[in-house]
Order: sequence, then C-alpha cells, then structure tokens
Amino acid sequence: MRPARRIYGLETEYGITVDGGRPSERGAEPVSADEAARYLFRKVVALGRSSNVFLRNGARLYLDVGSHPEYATAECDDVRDVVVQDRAGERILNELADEASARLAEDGVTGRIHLLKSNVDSAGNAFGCHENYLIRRRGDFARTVGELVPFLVTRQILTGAGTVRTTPSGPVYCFSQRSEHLWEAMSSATTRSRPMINSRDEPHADPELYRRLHVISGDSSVAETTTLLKTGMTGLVLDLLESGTRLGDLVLADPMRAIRDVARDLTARTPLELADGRRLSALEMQEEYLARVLAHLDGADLSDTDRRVLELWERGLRAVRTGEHSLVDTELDWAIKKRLLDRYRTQHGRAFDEVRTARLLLAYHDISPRDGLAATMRARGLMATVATDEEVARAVTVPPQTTRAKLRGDFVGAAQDHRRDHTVDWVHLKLGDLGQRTVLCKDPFASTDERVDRLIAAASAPRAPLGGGAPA
Ligand SMILES: Nc1ncnc2c1ncn2[C@@H]1O[C@H](COP(=O)(O)OP(=O)(O)OP(=O)(O)O)[C@@H](O)[C@H]1O
Ligand SMILES: [Mg+2]
Repeated sequence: MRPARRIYGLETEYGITVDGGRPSERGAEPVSADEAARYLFRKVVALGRSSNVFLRNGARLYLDVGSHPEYATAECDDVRDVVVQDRAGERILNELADEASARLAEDGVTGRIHLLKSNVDSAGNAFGCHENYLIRRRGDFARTVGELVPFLVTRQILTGAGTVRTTPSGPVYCFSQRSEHLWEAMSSATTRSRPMINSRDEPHADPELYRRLHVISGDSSVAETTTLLKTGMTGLVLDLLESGTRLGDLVLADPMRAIRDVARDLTARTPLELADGRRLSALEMQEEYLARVLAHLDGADLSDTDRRVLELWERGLRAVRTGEHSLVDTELDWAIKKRLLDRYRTQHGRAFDEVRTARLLLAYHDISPRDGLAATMRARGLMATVATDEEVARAVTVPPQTTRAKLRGDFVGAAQDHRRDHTVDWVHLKLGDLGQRTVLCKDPFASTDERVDRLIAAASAPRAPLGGGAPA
C-alpha cells in the first residue's frame, strides 16, 4: 500500500555559547547563555514585538524560558521538505547570530555567539529535537504509542548523533548522548515510556479527526540525510500501525533500560528482553521493522524520497551488521562523527584526547558556516546532502507550498510587507485591526482557502485614513 499523506514538523532547540566573550569594559564577567540569547533575539523582538513569532516561511521562532532558542518548522507533507525547512531554520539563526555578535562587539564584548544543534550543553543541561507526526484520531493512541516506543528505542543505531562517553576504563564511542540523559532523568520515573513521547493532546488540527504525535526522544541531526531517515522511517512505521498492522510482538520489557543499553553498544547485538520473554537485539528489531514496512509497501508506487529512505535504512543496518561503517559515514551522524574522531586519532597517534575531542564534537554541531564543520564537510563531499543551497535559501522566506503553511506564510508575508498588526499561531490567523475576524485553519493539509485570500487582500489593501472621511 502507498504511504499515506502525513503532516510532519521538526522543532529544534539550540545550545548557545559565547566563545571567550569577556567584556573589556564591564569587568571580567563572561557573557551568560541567557544574555547571549537576549542579544540573539533583539532584532526579532524589535520586528515582531515578541520573542515568539511566526515567520513568512510559516515557521515559529521563539525563546522560551531558559536560554535555548527554538525553531519549529512549518507543516510539511514530505520529509524532504522537512529537511529543507529545518536547514532554512539554521540559516535564519545564523544570520541572527552574526548580527548579535556584531552588537556584542559594539557593546565592548569580544567573542562570537555560537549556536549548537546538539542535545546537551556544557553545563550538562539536556535539550531537545522534537518530531511531530500527524496521526488519525480513529486509532487506539495508547496502542500506537506502546508499539512505536521499541522502534524509537532501537532506531538510534541509525539516527543517533553519536558521542564519546567517559567511563572508568576510558572513553567509549556510543550512538547517542541524549539517550544517556533520558535514562538518567527518567530511570526512576514510573511511566516508563513517558520520556519518548509527549502525550499532551494538542493536535493543532481538527481534534475530531487528528492527533499530533510528539516524539521527544530523538537526537538533533546535523546531516540532512540523517534528518531524512529519522523522519522518513518513523512515518513509514506509523503507516504500518495506522493500517492496522500489530507490532505488539516487539514490545520491550523495559524500554528505559533498553534506550541506554542500545546507545552504548556499537555492535547493536546485545539481546534486549521483550515483554513476551523473547530476546532480540536492536539490530534484529530494526531488521524486523524494515522487513514489515517493505512487505506492507510491496508493489506500491513509491516516491523518490520513500525509496531513498528505504535504501538508507537497509544500508545503515548492513553497516552496523558488518561493521563496515564506511557504507554510511557520509550520511549518518554517528558514523560521520566517528570517522572524524578516528581520523584525528590516527593523525595524532593517540586515543580520544578529552579537550580536543570535546572541541571537535562541538564544532560538529556548530551551525555556523564559518566556525562549524558541517559546511566544509558538505562542500568536500564528506557529509551528504538532500537539499541544494538554493532550495534552503528560498525556504528562508517561502513556506512549504502544499500544506496549511502556505496560508500562514503568505498571510504573515503580506502583513509584514504592509506593516499590519497580526496575530498568528498554528491554526489561527488574525489581522490586528478592529472588526476583523479570526480565521481558523483546522485542516493542516489545506493549502488554499478563500477566507485567507480575503484576509491577505485586506492586509494588502490601502488603509482608509483615520476618521474614514475623504479630505476636503
Ligand atoms: N497537525 C499537525 N500535525 C503534526 N505536526 C504539526 C501539526 N500542526 C503543526 N505541526 C508541527 O508541530 C510543531 C509545533 O511546534 P511548537 O514548538 O509550537 O510545539 P508545541 O508542542 O505546540 O509547543 P511547545 O514546543 O511550545 O511546547 C511544528 O513543527 C509544526 O509544523
Ligand atoms: Mg516547541
């Protein structure tokens, strides 16, 4: 059966630091992350009078409590679009960081602002990358979640961002850093699947028809191909579950324990205990999910994106099974990063030196084309791409064209161009002036709407002079 059309969105929180940022005139106090975040958002607040704004590409950019700027992509109905929109977010934040660094310099602070697309900051605080998937209301949500959790636990052998863990016997490379933090944070919690899926019921759509599945356990992805695989494979497993296929035979006895065990085992062969008493490794489980997805799709007319996801899924598993990591070491974050560290080790003839390793790991996640590694690696073919630079540049101002994001983006664009007050969230559009009604857009799949056309026309129309009377 052909994959169902689905809405996807990615929320990415960024770590923020200022290198060396010692103010020359204000004593020796370094610039805190909070302060750096305020500098970062100065222009956003000046333009939108808020640190929580919707942009003309349909995305949401905001600074929550704490100091992690967040970019939530607009709704996409294709995972390739998710990649493009997510990368556009990096570009937007990079521009803000450059401007904020210039403001810091004006205020006598040396040092640049760095934004890190990672999951743990230098103080050890964990932050997230949340995946959003639209699912139909008619299914049994608890069952869907229960049967998805073991897939989420084991997919990190492909989609983990990779990290070095310090152990008493020395540094060890593992698939995911976030998993370790999730485990530490939640090992005492009673609801064992809680940290993987946020169960808050906030569909941002017609609640009679839809739910929004909010996956919060994944690593942020730097490589576009990892983002593509992460969202694509999860969408395909959701297809399976929504078509009525049961995956209950793969439910884990203790998912929280397993999330850490899987992260730590680069062979992916450690047996995990299933609820029914059987034992399967993460590798075997992922092979099973892939086999069931392929059986489900048998004979279907697949898109290029689906084919690319399936091919990378299969090749990633082969790389783990055979230990031939070079099969995916330009596409999957953990393998790209491992190759980087291995090369460093060979060049310098020593094991992971803590300081150098930490610096290399930071640079991997630094989204700046100047200070981070990704831009150079992409240019040299060491990190594969999905989107072209032109597509990413365009997505900074152009929303996805096939979902509700187009309505929102076009409206925000018109309101900004004509300097009209407006209020927007995922489902509401309102022109701030008196007498205008709020337009409710409950269908995230709808990219045309006459009510929104009228709203855009009203936003673009010349305003009557105050008092409404014609000049005498
Ligand atoms: N109906 C939908 N189904 C799936 N995803 C959606 C839907 N509507 C919006 N999204 C996506 O969900 C994400 C929502 O991001 P947002 O940061 O606002 O999350 P939230 O969970 O609502 O709020 P917060 O992060 O403040 O707790 C966006 O990426 C958006 O594109
Ligand atoms: Mg959010």
